[in-house]
Amino acid sequence: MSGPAVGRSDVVDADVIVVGGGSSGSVVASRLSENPDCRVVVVEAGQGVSRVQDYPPDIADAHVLPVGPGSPWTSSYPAELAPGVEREISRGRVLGGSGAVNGAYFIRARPDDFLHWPSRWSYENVLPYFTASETDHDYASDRHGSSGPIPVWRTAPKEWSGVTAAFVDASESLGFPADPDKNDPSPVGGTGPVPLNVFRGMRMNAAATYLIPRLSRPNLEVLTESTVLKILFDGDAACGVRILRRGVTTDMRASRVVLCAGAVRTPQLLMLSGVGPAESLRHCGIDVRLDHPRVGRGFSDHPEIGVYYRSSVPFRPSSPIEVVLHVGDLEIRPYTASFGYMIAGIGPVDPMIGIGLMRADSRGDITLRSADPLDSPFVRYRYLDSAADRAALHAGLDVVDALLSTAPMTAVATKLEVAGDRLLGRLGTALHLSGSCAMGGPDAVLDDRCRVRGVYGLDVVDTSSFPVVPTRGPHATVIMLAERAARDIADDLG
Ligand SMILES: Cc1cc2nc3c(=O)[nH]c(=O)nc-3n(C[C@H](O)[C@H](O)[C@H](O)COP(=O)(O)OP(=O)(O)OC[C@H]3O[C@@H](n4cnc5c(N)ncnc54)[C@H](O)[C@@H]3O)c2cc1C
Repeated sequence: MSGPAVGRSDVVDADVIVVGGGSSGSVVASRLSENPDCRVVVVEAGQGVSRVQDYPPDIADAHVLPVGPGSPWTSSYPAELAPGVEREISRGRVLGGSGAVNGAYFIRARPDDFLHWPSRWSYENVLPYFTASETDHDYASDRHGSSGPIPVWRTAPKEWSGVTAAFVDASESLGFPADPDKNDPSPVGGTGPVPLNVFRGMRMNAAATYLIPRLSRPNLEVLTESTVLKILFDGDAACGVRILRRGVTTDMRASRVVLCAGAVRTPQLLMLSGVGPAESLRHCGIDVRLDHPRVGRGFSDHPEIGVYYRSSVPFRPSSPIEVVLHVGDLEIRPYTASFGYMIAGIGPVDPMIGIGLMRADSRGDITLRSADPLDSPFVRYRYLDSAADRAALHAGLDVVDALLSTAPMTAVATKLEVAGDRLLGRLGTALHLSGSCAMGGPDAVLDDRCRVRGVYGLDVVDTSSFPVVPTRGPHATVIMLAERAARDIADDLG
């Protein structure tokens, strides 16, 4: 990829500026620019392409995760998962965002997830936006999409990797039910194939499906390799953004600014622009425009514990996850290959079964380390603080031990013991960070239409906006959110 590849002209002003051309930004820009009278500019920090076929192989190939050290398609942030457990966490920094580098698991949130959302986001109300986003090639019903931009497939049993087939047999032998349609709203649980946004081995990210095919619209502009430094205000209304492009700082004007920079950068941008917890902004020398104590505070994610094993079954290119088992609040993930096989540059690593806690008590914070917009904020998760979370993950370890002790699994895998604490030594994160500028609740940052309370013309439409992380991976749900929020913004614009 070369860049700035996608912009047709130099910097222009707009009706709407969309900050970030990732999963949600691609949907918002595509939907808003359906109105030819609405000039939409997307500002994306990463590189881009103007034709889907120009994505380089590591972005296109759904069998690899292009997030290794030195990846040109990601940003990484310093994070503390738990006291003493420090990690760098990655997010996509490319047209398509994190959805361009992710595991391509595309499961909707469950109906009871929406009990934590404002009432206008009930499951019945959001179902039409889920279906509008997808074309499901396995299921046809009024609950599955048949003409949406994102193709959804499940890996057929005859194509399963060796570990997937053994895992399915193992879970059946332990009495877990089959769960063939993970997007069925009835509360089943059990083992079943994962809906994947993959077409012929290609990861179909939101830029590839929603945005790039619309680039010929004269009212749609995409500026790549252009970083938004702050939001500009006229009184209490957002009126544009300051961007850094080709080494030059420029101000762009618009009557509406929609933040889709992801759950780490969106709260950072608000704070850099003076909207956030007053005391911590002053600590960084930032003038306070609006004291919003919840900006960056109280996010949620899915802690993940890895159980490693040795296997003589050879890896072959496959989606990172083909099936999962849901047991209560746990998601058991038999990854089809070791991360060392899927991620370039991290060296040999044993394969693992992941245990995701999909409804955790832990809540984290994102805080500025300085007023420099190019400096990464700090992400503190507070995983394992809660006794209930620790107990749930221990129960998950027992489930995986039982699975690994079955005949189908012992035939392909030998469990490796980890010295020290059973949880801390294996702790990771699913990278599903959500709710860092949430809607819902009286002190929420956003109203129930994703508008930042206390100012005008400023929206947050990305996983930051979720009241809490859903009990499934967030990708399908953030596409749904963007579908609906784009309609709300279009209605506001009149
Ligand atoms: C490695 C990995 C694997 C994952 N696997 C899965 C999975 O299999 N299934 C699942 O459901 N979820 C998965 N997720 C999570 C899911 O992909 C994300 O939650 C989702 O894509 C987030 O969408 P978003 O629109 O909120 O942000 P993003 O898609 O991250 O988009 C944000 C965009 O904003 C741009 N940006 C940021 N700051 C600026 C700025 N200042 N100026 C201009 N542009 C900016 C970024 O470059 C990026 O393109 C994974 C995430 C990662 C990182």
